[in-house]
Amino acid sequence: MIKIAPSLLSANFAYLADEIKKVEAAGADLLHLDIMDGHFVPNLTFGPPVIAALRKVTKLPFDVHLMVTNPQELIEPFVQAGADILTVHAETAPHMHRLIQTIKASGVRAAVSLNPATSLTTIEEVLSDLDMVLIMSVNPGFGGQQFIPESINKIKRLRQLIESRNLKIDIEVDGGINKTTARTVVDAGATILVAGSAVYGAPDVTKAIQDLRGLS
Ligand SMILES: O=C(CO)[C@@H](O)[C@H](O)COP(=O)(O)O
Ligand SMILES: [Co+2]
Repeated sequence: MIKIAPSLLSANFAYLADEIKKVEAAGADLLHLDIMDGHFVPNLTFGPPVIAALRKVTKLPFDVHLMVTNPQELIEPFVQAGADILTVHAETAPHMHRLIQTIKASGVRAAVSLNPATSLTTIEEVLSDLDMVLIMSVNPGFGGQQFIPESINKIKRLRQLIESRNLKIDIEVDGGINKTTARTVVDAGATILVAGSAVYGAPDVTKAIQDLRGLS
């Protein structure tokens, strides 16, 4: 079963608690939280105090996507704030093995994300330590961008690599996911779909989530 992770980046920030309850009631599986530092990506969002406050209003697992230059310094604060999955970017992690061990030792699931221009080879040596790989299908920093079609081939190659090693690792895809691109990435091997504008921009959020799952 494909999991859907609405991205709060496309929600109305004046009503965060309501916006989360809306997607929870509509059948979301995870809540995707985009953490941007204005340095690794040219945008700023929210930090651990906001996540800690939101933790109290929902039971949805928190899928925290760290788009920050120094992720190692933020692991503990985000774990304390209530993260369930912590994703760091390969481009920000010269000591990726140590970083993954730090995340897992803190009791949450560990994932690495790859920008569109970053090769799968950057994670080959640590693949068996990961719970999830996040393939960016846009350049990170903003919601509402167009899906980059070359991502499909990357997802296929990652799926083959995972199967060839007999691993159980989720492939999450993030950026430009809508009803149409959802089908192509699922066919390529994705198991978790992040969607911001396709969920929060839809008139009927329940239908939007079902559409992404391929149920309507
Ligand atoms: O990480 C990011 C953007 O950097 C994403 O999670 C976006 O929030 C996805 O938004 P849509 O492309 O689905 O509108
Ligand atoms: Co994201």
